Amino acid sequence: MTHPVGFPQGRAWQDLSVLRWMTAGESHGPALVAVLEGMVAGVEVTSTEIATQLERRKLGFGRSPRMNFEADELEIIGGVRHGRTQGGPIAVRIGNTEWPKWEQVMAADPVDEDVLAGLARNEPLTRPRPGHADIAGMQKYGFDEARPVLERASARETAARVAVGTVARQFLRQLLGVEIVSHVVSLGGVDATGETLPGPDDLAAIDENPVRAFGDDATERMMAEVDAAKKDGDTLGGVVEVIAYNLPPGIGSHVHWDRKLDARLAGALMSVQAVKGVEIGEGFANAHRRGSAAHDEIYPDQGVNWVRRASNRAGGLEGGITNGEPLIVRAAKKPISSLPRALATVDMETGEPAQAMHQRSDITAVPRAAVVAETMVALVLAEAALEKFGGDSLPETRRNVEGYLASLRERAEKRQVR
Ligand SMILES: Cc1cc2nc3c(=O)[nH]c(=O)nc-3n(C[C@H](O)[C@H](O)[C@H](O)COP(=O)(O)O)c2cc1C
Ligand SMILES: C=C(O[C@@H]1CC(C(=O)O)=C[C@@H](OP(=O)(O)O)[C@H]1O)C(=O)O
Repeated sequence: MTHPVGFPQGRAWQDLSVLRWMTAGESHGPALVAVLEGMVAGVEVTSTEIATQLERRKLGFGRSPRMNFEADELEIIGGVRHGRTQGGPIAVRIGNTEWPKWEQVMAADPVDEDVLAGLARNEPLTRPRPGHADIAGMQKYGFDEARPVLERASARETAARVAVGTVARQFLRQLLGVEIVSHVVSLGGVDATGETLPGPDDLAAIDENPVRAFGDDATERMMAEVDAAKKDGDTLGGVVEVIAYNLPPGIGSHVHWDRKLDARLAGALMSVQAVKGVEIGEGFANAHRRGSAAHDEIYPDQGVNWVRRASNRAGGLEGGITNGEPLIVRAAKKPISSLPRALATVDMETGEPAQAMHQRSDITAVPRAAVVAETMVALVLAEAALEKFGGDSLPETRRNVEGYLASLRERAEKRQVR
């Protein structure tokens, strides 16, 4: 469709982006790819850092057997030279070491029975799993089986997100000293008991904890729950929390719905496979409280913001803008929908009642999803920081940050003199 010149076309959310990113690739395909466009020049990032984050994404008790034998073969194919971003699109490829085993399956025509007869793993996938994208995708795209749907719906895709998210993370760290931490706060109905918020120095210990919980109190019980679910042929969901430290006040905006940082974080976290709820700060608990017990009272202080809070129930966001407190967001992940003890479904080939397909799956992917959630927070914050501070190179963006922080200081000092 053509429009006359100057025709006011609708602006999609992405049209506002100063930072754009996309992924492509299938779960059992040869590779995933991702492109990150709009990142400033001069951010230090190495393939070792990206590989480290990719390894973290595989952590956690209850993970799929696939995590043990499949390796992510990382290759940076554009945008980074001598360990620094160049200002151009950053492209990564994550090769799948299992590809040779899947090549025939992925190439086979699912309606060619002669071909299928020779392929152990490739009976047509016509028994959709309740909770996965299978049936909705088959209906929407006109497929007779779920293979093309599950290949793209699969959270294998999050490896590509984590790769480009590492660049966003490095940018935030090098620009503002931002550190992003995550932990599992609930798994299979077992809640973590710790009252203290984990800090950046706790991340290594969290990664070493089998379920990525902070503090050990609930770890054993969470693991026991995973074992019990495994024994029962069942799966588990849970809640993860992401905390971003050292954000200055003023990132995001109150002025329009698609500039609000809380809305953007919620959308980004919701895009993670199987995430069905997002909470900013104490969002749900606050709904049950009186205002006097829900908000964070403000006191004078000497810090960057010249104010401090007695509490952080808002999770560091007011009016869709960072307020200088740590940013705290939670994501609720439903249990894995590929159950060994398969649920009732309909065989889409015969129309008869059937049991949903199952070959293998994670029992729970909550610890892994926490690392993906960190990534989504990093990408959203990197974009919002770039919107606020602008610039084409890290030194230029840094100067803009310094100018802004100096203006905050000056305004506060004037008030003190008055
Ligand atoms: C890290 C991670 C691992 C996952 N592993 C599995 C899995 O092994 N089996 C499965 O059925 N779903 C798994 N999922 C969830 C599905 O990808 C997801 O439920 C599906 O794509 C449908 O999307 P929806 O749940 O967002 O509606 C995983 C999700 C994440 C974030
Ligand atoms: C491969 C990954 O996650 C996969 C995500 C996934 C799904 O349905 O989302 C299903 C499983 O794959 P498969 O069906 O081949 O056993 C997970 O292992 C990964 O995270 O790297």
